Amino acid sequence: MIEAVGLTKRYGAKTAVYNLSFQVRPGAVTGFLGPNGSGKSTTMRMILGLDNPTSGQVTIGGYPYRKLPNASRQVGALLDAKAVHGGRTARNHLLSLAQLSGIPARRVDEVLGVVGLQDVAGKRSKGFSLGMGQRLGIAAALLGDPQVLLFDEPVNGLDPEGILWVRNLMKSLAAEGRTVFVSSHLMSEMALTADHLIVIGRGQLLADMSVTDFISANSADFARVRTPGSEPEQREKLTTALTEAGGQVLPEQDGALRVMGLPLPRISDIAHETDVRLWELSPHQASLEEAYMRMTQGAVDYRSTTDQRAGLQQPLPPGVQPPMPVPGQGQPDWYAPPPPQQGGQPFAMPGQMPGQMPGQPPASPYGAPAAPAAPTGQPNPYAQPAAAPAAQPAPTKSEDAR
Ligand SMILES: Nc1ncnc2c1ncn2[C@@H]1O[C@H](COP(=O)(O)OP(=O)(O)OP(=O)(O)O)[C@@H](O)[C@H]1O
Repeated sequence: MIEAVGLTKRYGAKTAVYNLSFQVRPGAVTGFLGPNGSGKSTTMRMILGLDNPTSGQVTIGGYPYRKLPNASRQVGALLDAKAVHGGRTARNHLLSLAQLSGIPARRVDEVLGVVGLQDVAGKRSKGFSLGMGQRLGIAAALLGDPQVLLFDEPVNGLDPEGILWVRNLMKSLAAEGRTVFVSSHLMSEMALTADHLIVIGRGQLLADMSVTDFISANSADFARVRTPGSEPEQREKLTTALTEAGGQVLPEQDGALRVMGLPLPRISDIAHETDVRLWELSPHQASLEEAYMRMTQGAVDYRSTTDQRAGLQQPLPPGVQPPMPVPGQGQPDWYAPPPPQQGGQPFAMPGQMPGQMPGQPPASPYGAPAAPAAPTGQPNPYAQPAAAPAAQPAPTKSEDAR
């Protein structure tokens, strides 16, 4: 098990990770999510002893990485697939890692087979594609047959077959009882791979829960309702009736209606009472991507100032929320779904708000997570940034600690 307690990392005036506490348990794939620059790689480097926490600690099986007996046989990691001596062949790269860790040479051919690189084992890795490099990095992580595995963006650059292979590999490693901690920006992939999620934003914990709970806690169930396209007055009549009954009705891009706050049988009854024919009445739940976008929208550091679709859209009437993409229909949008109910807490966790640590005040639902109360001796990094001293040089992402 990996356990972080009050983990904080500052680079000069920049706080990359703040007061992070979580556990990554064996027997499950735990996804590690967060927007760009939220502190995922920094956290992973601290887990692997490549960076020292400013305060707090992180342990693997109860030990800080650097104090683990025979660490490379217990923990495997893919942090940066490019951290390879390009002049070496794939086999020699793995052989040198194996020798450093006292791993028998036959294990090298085993892992080359596992990752499907046996046919190019004698080729220099500098000629490898991005996907081949990822596979070589995964082979290195598996070399010591470790119980704890960390993967930073393992499917980066892989083709669909490679992505499927990584998904099945992660699941089978977890099914063997190993601890598998994997970061990714591919939500659809994470939804299929991970059992549990740890979500951070601006270095702070936003969520620590199962994928299923995360989606239901951060998404509003809704119904899609479609009336005959040739009868817009029917659509208007139904919109009015549903709104009067307490529903929230939003137009969808394809002419259907998105109805929140009313159960399907009630919508059907209202349509019947108002004499409106329905061509569609279907239940929907937001995808992991939608749930994630909603949760992290206040914690995104980097966002384009240009809406690529500006000018292509009709301006919406005042007070009307933009329509949501429906899973499987059209391109997903960058914006998050509207709150399920006016004044509601759209992504509230049971008894706790995102970014709200136990005992701390709740965060605004759509703002950045509230800065946590500063513990004694640990100033709140988001309150008043001090004058910036010179930043330390960036540590290279590498597997040197292996
Ligand atoms: N050595 C460093 N010196 C100064 N700032 C750093 C250093 N390493 C990371 N940071 C900053 O810390 C923050 C967290 O970075 P980190 O790479 O951990 O984020 P991330 O979640 O892995 O991002 P991404 O998803 O883009 O890979 C960023 O603002 C980054 O610029």
